[in-house]
Amino acid sequence: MSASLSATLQRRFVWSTPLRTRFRDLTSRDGLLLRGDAGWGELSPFWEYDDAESATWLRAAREAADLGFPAPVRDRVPVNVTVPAVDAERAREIVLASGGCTTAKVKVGQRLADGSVEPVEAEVERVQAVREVLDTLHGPSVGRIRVDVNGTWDVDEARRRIPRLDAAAGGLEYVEQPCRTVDELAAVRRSVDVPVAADESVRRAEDPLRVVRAEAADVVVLKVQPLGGVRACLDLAEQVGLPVVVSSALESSVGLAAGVALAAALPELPHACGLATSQLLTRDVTDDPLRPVDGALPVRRVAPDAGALAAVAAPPDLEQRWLERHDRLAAVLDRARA
Ligand SMILES: O=C(O)CCC(=O)c1ccccc1C(=O)O
Ligand SMILES: [Mg+2]
Repeated sequence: MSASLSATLQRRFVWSTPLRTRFRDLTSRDGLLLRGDAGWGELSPFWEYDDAESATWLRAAREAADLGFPAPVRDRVPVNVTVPAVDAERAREIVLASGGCTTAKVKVGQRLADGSVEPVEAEVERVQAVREVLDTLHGPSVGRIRVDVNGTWDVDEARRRIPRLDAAAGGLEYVEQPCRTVDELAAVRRSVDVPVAADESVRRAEDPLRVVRAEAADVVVLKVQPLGGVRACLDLAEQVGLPVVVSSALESSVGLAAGVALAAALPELPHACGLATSQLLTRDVTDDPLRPVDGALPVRRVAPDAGALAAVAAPPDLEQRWLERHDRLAAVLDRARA
């Protein structure tokens, strides 16, 4: 290990790694790991998020590093395989290599390079391919399929596409964030048979409970970093009173472990969680990443290891940007406390 790597390892480390396949608009992922008395935490808000929004992510990192996590009530967390907006052949490979996941989350609503939305036929093909592989692996109708639209469709588009995808899936478990706004989600929910899950309408909302009051969702997706930590999410889950799915923000295994801790501490966990995303990274920050076995992740903390870190160390300019961003976010939290 180099002298500077061993020095940074004491408190902060910046990592960066390409993604295996493009995910939404991302081709690589990077973040800062923080070490405290209780272990390692991860700070990895997307770069387009401003400091006010990203400061909440630092709260989550500090909880993991300084406080640790509440006691678990289960020792494994069933997870979905995440299928990006890829062609049918690639979708098959991803589900085959998923580590026994019986639930798949398929990305749809992909915006193409020219700004148009991927045609429904391509989405149907991807979903059908996933159904075929799940049936082959686990038996007919055992596997579950959910789709995630990331808010791309308008209400009419959602009404047209959801029944087609529902048929292709042999029944969808739910459709995640079909449209952007809470009112649109409520309108879609009133007019389709498939349950609706809210993601961006919770994690990027001024008021995450509005979606509940508007009866706009059947399921709520919770992400630890954007919602400010495991304890904040447990409180929110209690107030929401709907089934909760814990999902990742495409973190390294250090960040994923916080999601696993939340999923492990929830009193009820009726659906598989979206935490099997280490697969999407070319390399993780540990040689023992959180990967599903028999469709579930083990409940444990994760520390980075030196060998893996050497391979994902960010270039100096990116490292500097993260250290400065961290210090600005720390100042935001300090001001909020003052
Ligand atoms: O839930 C999953 O299966 C993976 C996580 C995921 O889809 C995701 C990852 C990063 C940013 C946004 C999202 C999303 O759920 O929209
Ligand atoms: Mg989502």
